[in-house]
Amino acid sequence: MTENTPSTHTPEPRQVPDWIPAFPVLAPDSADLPPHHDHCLGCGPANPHGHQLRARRDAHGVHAHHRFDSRHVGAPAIAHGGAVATVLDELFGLLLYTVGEPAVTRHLAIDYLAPILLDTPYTLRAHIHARDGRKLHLQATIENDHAHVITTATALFLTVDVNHFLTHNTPPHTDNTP
Ligand SMILES: CCCCCCCC/C=C\CCCCCCCC(=O)SCCNC(=O)CCNC(=O)[C@H](O)C(C)(C)COP(=O)(O)OP(=O)(O)OC[C@H]1O[C@@H](n2cnc3c(N)ncnc32)[C@H](O)[C@@H]1OP(=O)(O)O
Repeated sequence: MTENTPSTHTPEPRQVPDWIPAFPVLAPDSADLPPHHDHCLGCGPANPHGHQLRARRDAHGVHAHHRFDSRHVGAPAIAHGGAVATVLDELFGLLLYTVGEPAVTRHLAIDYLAPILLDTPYTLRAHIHARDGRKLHLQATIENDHAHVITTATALFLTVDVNHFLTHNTPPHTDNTP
């Protein structure tokens, strides 16, 4: 087949991963929410590079108790802002257990009000501020052990069909011409 011959290869349909249909809407008094899947960067117990975040539902949304460690260092003794963003994104991902539909991050905004120290306990909370069709407007905070809010975050998650996870979507406005 020459470079210009159109490909007639039809890719094998990918199977729906077990972890997608397995997501239930969990009761507010549930124990730790299950990880999205074992290797998830934010919550997977089998990912040695991950944050292994554990969260629970509560009356408002979800909360978690979490410590960053030396793997997440930015400035000495301070958590890297990207690591903090990962954990907040993950907390929002776990908040989806209150929604019952798959959704993904479209927009994430964070105010780092004070440094987050390594090996220090923090409480993270997230809730759904509003829903408008597919748009989930989410809010989160990180508090230190004096109940001072030191990080705030907002996110827009958009609900997606399961096919989102089965196809590699091309961005709608990508122009690859040189
Ligand atoms: C029973 C099930 C229960 C729960 C299930 C849980 C499932 C768990 C899922 C996953 C677990 C994995 C672990 C989670 C980890 C944490 C989450 C992540 O890190 S996710 C990865 C990072 N995110 C991406 O990779 C997305 C990449 N982006 C996309 O694929 C697309 O952009 C997508 C699908 C998000 C949206 O594309 P479009 O084409 O469908 O949507 P358009 O038309 O562009 O926008 C829809 C509406 O939103 C508005 N919109 C878009 N951006 C906006 C913005 N910044 N502000 C306000 N509105 C905005 C638009 O104006 C439009 O509004 P109008 O419908 O016209 O009213």
